[in-house]
Amino acid sequence: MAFLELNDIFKSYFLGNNEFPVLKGISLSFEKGEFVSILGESGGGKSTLMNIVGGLDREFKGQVKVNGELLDHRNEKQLDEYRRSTIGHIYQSYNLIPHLTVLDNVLVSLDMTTLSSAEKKQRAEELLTKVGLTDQIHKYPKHLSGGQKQRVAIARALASDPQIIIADEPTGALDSKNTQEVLALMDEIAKDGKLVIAVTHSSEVANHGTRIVHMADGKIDQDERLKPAYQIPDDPTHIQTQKLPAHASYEFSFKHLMYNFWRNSLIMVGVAIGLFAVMIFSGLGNGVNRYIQQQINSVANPRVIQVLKNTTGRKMNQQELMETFQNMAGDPQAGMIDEGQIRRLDKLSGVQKVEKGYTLPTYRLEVAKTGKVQSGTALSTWNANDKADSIKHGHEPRRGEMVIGKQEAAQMMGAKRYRKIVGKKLNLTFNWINQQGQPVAVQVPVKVVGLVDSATAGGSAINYETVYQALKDKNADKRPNFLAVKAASLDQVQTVADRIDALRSQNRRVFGTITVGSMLKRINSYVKLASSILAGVAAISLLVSALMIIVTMYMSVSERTKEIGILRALGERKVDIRRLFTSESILIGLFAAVLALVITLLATWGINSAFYGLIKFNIVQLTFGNVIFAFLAALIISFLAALLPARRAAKLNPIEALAAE
Ligand SMILES: Nc1ncnc2c1ncn2[C@@H]1O[C@H](COP(=O)(O)OP(=O)(O)OP(=O)(O)O)[C@@H](O)[C@H]1O
Repeated sequence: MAFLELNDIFKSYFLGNNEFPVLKGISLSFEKGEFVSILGESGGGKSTLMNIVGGLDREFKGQVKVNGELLDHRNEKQLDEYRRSTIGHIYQSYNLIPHLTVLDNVLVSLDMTTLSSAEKKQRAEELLTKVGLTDQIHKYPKHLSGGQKQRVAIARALASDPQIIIADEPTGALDSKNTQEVLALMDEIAKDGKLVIAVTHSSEVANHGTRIVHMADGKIDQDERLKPAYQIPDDPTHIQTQKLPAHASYEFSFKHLMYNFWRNSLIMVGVAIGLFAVMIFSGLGNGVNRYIQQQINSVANPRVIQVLKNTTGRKMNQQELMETFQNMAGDPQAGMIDEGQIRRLDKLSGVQKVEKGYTLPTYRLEVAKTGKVQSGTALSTWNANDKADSIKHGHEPRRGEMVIGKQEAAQMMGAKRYRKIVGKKLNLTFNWINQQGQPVAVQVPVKVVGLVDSATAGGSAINYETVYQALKDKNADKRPNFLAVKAASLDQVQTVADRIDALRSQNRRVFGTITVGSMLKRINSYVKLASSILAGVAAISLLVSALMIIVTMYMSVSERTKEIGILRALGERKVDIRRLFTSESILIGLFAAVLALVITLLATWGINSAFYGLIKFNIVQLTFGNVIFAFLAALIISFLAALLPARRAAKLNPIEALAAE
């Protein structure tokens, strides 16, 4: 039984429906220790036959047997494993992988063995020493001479210790000195007990071997033995091969990424800009939300619910309730709240305290002595909803006192002298109604005891008892027109507000409520909308990044077609090739995300420091969730973008890929 047997091999190429027979019944057997040269006219089918022997061609008729076992050429997995463990290739044009060093070129083949990484490195170095390249192992192929390149290729072909070495015109591109050296190496391979099959036109190569097979017209017309096959050594140690582990693909991709660093870094910057936009907009959205929350909480107490009379009897939203204030000017009575209803409200569970208040729909303030007059709308009495710390200069208004909003003060005193209003006496005038429903004008002298500096509210407020006393003196209607209800705890605010909203009298709702929470919710929904629009813009730039990756990967597949062929010939599976491209793309995505994070952190720092002086708040607030989201988006986008190009790479026919220029 011969080591390698070819039985009745027929092979035709088809162009349309036209059949071009190339191999017309080839039967040959080979033994280990032979150095066989295949000769024949150009176009005679030598390379075609070698592709069949090398496990690259699956479309032929006939049998290939190795060690007596039939090779199932329909079975892709078996062929992958056969190329990995049994075949080593040496090509006329060397076919080294340009972005790998000499050492790494040899290690590519060793990656598919079960050796430990130290053993792999040791074996690669030994082989490179054997072919005389000890000093060149860290060079890239482009820095080597033709003869040196071919010696690297020989070391690579031998790396996984295959039993058959196929050499297609191995000395075709070499001068006579290098030819001699390569032939000597091939001789040694055969002496080591391997089967060496060399396709050649050179009689120098042919005469060097142990046997010459001549092909003509798709058949063997001569089979001449020059000398007996070399003796097989007694201790044929054999290296175990295995599928390429995933981490080897990642390392390989990383090396390619680094080799093309500048080109790849441009893509990374492109993707990073998209991711940066996503992160910074999310951070800005968070910051603006929290800033508004902080601003509102600094002037209003979140535990207090503002209660107004429900003038419609049906459920009213916040907007409608606010409008009732404006209507009060025309009809002050409509908003007044009866004592009986206040008692009902007081008894509700979760209500800690009910405070009565007045809001004066329209009013006039006259600065005593100067006679300067200022009109305004909706001046409320100081209540539990107001926070003492919103008063910047002064204190809460007690009997006969009021505090003034900064803007209002500026209108009365001038922009520069607004602080001077503190301590001034003012005359407050407003219209109310008496017990009979007749209009009465009410006048109250008040002293300004503080300034309210607030970005969100007008801020002016007057002491409750002062208004109450003035109404009493005028025999006016003393019913309050709003209530400040304090909930027992922050958690209960919304439930209590709902209970107040639900109170009915003759099947009509009695009250309407305004809570800071619901105000915040409304503002936040606007902020969310704005940040969603910005995030949408960012998403478009991510889409552009994805397209960039797709285009680059497709270009990369075209550029690396030959490399794909080389890797397939070495025994890599389709899935390994696919992983090569997806992992490179994922690495690009990952690096882009890291770069984007760095830019975002710098920008966050820059923006926050620039605005802190102005608003005393970090307006960009990046969360861990935002960062995780950006990283996941980067990984998913880069993976998806690589899928199609990677699929195309994996589907390439290895023979055609090897023939690519
Ligand atoms: N993929 C293909 N499709 C169609 N015809 C092909 C294909 N590959 C090879 N052929 C044809 O098959 C014949 C044999 O080609 P092959 O490359 O095996 O010859 P060869 O003996 O190795 O030639 P050379 O010595 O010039 O390298 C040639 O006529 C070639 O044109």
